[in-house]
Amino acid sequence: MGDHPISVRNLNHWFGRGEARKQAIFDLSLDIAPGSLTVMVGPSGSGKTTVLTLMGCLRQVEDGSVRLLGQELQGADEPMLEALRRQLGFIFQAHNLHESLTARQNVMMGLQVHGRGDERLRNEAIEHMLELVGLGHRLDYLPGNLSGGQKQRVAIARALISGPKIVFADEPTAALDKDSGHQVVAMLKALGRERGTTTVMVTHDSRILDMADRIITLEHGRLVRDEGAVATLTD
Ligand SMILES: Nc1ncnc2c1ncn2[C@@H]1O[C@H](COP(=O)(O)OP(=O)(O)OP(=O)(O)O)[C@@H](O)[C@H]1O
Repeated sequence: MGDHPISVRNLNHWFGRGEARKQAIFDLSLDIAPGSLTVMVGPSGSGKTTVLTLMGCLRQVEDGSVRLLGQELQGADEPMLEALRRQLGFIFQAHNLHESLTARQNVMMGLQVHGRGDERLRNEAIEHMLELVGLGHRLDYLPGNLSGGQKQRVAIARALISGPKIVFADEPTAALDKDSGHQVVAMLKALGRERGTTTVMVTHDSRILDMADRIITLEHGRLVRDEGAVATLTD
């Protein structure tokens, strides 16, 4: 059971100081199976984004344990967190594409951050990734000439181009219609299966739940439901 890409134990998190200090996450423990698509749901303010950012090294783990790819995040120093972040992909609701760069160039940004590879291989990899997300015919389009679903698929290609072991997605389908939302999640799932990537996704979008391997429900910072978990907690 030691090979879970994400293992959380007794995680607590607070925001604010003094009088304003408020607990947002209460004693959360869970293991995420490799290659799975886990969806986190729950009312607004229930702590979904907080958990995602804690697991994704975007927020400091202060109390409890988060082991990500075998590394403990609590007490980890910045170089260690940075090395871990390089193995992760992030997809957010606002796709954050550069409007002045083409689809191809935007995906390249996902590689340049990690600064690897020779140029020809890099271009081939980018084209292949854009083909995989169904945009092989839009390589040189600017975001302004792409639909919402197509832009989000460019963002997915950018998040996946570096071959991340884990993808964290926060409301990736919020701006999309039902079909595009379905397509985007199906694509994430298929790519996960193809590459063994583990995906954790926060969503309000009930239309995509049927594609999840596991659905975790948070309420008031607590895990209240866990459907489809394949692994049981150890220790
Ligand atoms: N930076 C912050 N400073 C203070 N409180 C925060 C901060 N971020 C989140 N919170 C609080 O923590 C709790 C959980 O917020 P979080 O954003 O994780 O919920 P969520 O389930 O993702 O909500 P939503 O679905 O609306 O995005 C809320 O009470 C929120 O007000």
